[in-house]
This record gives sequence, structure tokens and C-alpha cells, in this order.
Amino acid sequence: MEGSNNNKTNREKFEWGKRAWELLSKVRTESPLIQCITNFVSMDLMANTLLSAGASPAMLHSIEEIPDFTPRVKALCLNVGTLSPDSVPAMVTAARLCSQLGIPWVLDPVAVSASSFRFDACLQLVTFKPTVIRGNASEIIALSSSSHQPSAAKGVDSTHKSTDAVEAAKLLAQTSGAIVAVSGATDIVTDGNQVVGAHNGVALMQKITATGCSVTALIAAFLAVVDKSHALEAVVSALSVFGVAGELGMKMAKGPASLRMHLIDALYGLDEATLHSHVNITSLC
Ligand SMILES: Nc1ncnc2c1ncn2[C@@H]1O[C@H](COP(=O)(O)OP(=O)(O)O)[C@@H](O)[C@H]1O
Ligand SMILES: Cc1ncsc1CCOP(=O)(O)O
Ligand SMILES: [Mg+2]
Repeated sequence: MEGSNNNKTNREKFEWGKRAWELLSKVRTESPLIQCITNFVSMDLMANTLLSAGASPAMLHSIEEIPDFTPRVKALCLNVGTLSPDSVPAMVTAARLCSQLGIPWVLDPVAVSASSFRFDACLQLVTFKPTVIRGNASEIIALSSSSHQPSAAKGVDSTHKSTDAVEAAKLLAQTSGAIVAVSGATDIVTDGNQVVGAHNGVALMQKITATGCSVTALIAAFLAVVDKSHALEAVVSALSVFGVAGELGMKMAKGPASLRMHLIDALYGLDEATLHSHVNITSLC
């Protein structure tokens, strides 16, 4: 019995490895244009993550440009990390356009419980039907609640493990219609029914600011090369690929600063055999 379970898990991992490689290869050949309206901290790492994966990042924020530019992008990444009253209308306009035009878009609800202003802005953005919501466990727990609870997190960092947020993620997926991804030691992805775990990455990734923001943008790039019916596979694959890049980078890193550099190099140079041997994705239920 145990042997047949192991066989099933190995087969599952093999199939996921194949899928993750196909999607990374599509990002590299199609080089989708990805618009990011993101926080001031993350712009550099996010753009470099997208470039090293083969995508084409554009960090255009201005509301004046959105009606011309956003319809031409293959996916949009919205991140509320340094939200201000001035930035909300641009985000709402871009989200509304993507929703109307069927362009996939991803919401990163950074520090959503920090203030009622941020919480309400995220709730408003969710009404424009994000394809995916990706946050850490505290963010997903907070956003799944119908009212603002100030103590749910420590600023942008999580005070929960991703596994604490499984039920919250399922609830948020069911109420929003989005696929919900919770990052952590195990990245958890759910459509409200199926739950998949990506067990890649290294703990030191938490000590580099904007790794969460960057993996959200990578999810947008993977969504850009699939149709809607394959969105869950794209999300799981992007999380796993980023985690594998972290594992490979860690072999050469001396600390967070060199991990940041080696992670980007590893993502850029990732080959099929290496990805296959590292991908660790399993069904959780
Ligand atoms: N303990 C851990 N072990 C392995 N990978 C981790 C761990 N914690 C976070 N990661 C990875 O680091 C990246 C950022 O996740 P996280 O720190 O949860 O996001 P955020 O920066 O938004 O809080 C993700 O790719 C995630 O898989
Ligand atoms: C430190 C900080 N402050 C506001 S946004 C931000 C970056 C958060 O990045 P991540 O969510 O990827 O840790
Ligand atoms: Mg974050």
C-alpha cells in the first residue's frame, strides 16, 4: 500500500515537473508583456524576476496611460504595498479594464490588515474579479474576513504559517471566484475546492524584501501564456519554479544579498533536467 502511494506521489511530481517546464518554456518563447502597478520597494526585484524568466515587464502606474496601455498587456499585477489615495484610482481603472477585456490579473494584498484604508481598497479591487490573489498566510486570513481586524499580521510579514490559512484560502477563493495562493514553507494554491502544495524554496527567501511581490508577478507571467481553464496549473508552476530558483541560488549564497543575485541567475539559467529533479508539488486534498 505504502509502495503504491509512493508511486502515485512520484508520478504526480513527474507530471508537475513536465507542466512547469512547458509553462516556463512558453514564457521564454512568448515573452509576454506584463504590467505591474506595484510598491516602491519591489519594482527592481519584480522587473528583474520577470526579465530573468523571459517575460517583458512594464512598471506603468499613471492613470492617464492606463486606457491606452493596459488593453495591450498580456497580464496585470497589482500590489498595494505602498498604497496611497492617489494610487487607488489607477489600480481600480486597470483592474476594471482587465476584467472587462478578459486579461488575467493578479492581486497582491500586501499588509492588507495594516489599516482600514488598505483593507477597503483591497475589498474594492476584489470586486473586479482578480484571476489570482497571492499573499502570505496572515494576508489571506485577513482578506478572507468580511471586516478589518488590525492585529492579523506584523506589517508586511506573516505571523502565521501557510498551513494555518488553508480554510481561509478556500473561503476567499469561493467568495471571490479567484484562485488563491498562500506563500510560505509550503505554497498552497486553491480554487476553493482542489488544494495543491508546492514544497520548494528556502527560508532565507523571507529575508529578501519583495520576494513575495516578485513571485506574484511571476504568477502573472505564467497566467499570460495559458487559457483560463489552466490557471491553477500556471499558479502552482510559477510558485514552484521561483522556489527552485531559490534552492539553486542558495547553493552559492552567503546571505540574503547574494541569494537575491543567485536566485535571479538561477531563474534565468534553469534547464529542464534541473527543474524536473527539483519540482516538489503534491495534491493536499
Ligand atoms: N520557510 C520557507 N521555506 C521555503 N520557502 C519560503 C519560506 N518562506 C517563504 N518562502 C518563499 O519565499 C517567497 C516569498 O514568500 P513569503 O515570504 O511568504 O511572501 P511575502 O514576502 O509576501 O510575505 C515565496 O516564493 C515562498 O515560497
Ligand atoms: C517592506 C515593504 N513595505 C511596504 S511594501 C514592502 C515590500 C513587501 O514585499 P514582500 O511582500 O514581497 O515581502
Ligand atoms: Mg508580500
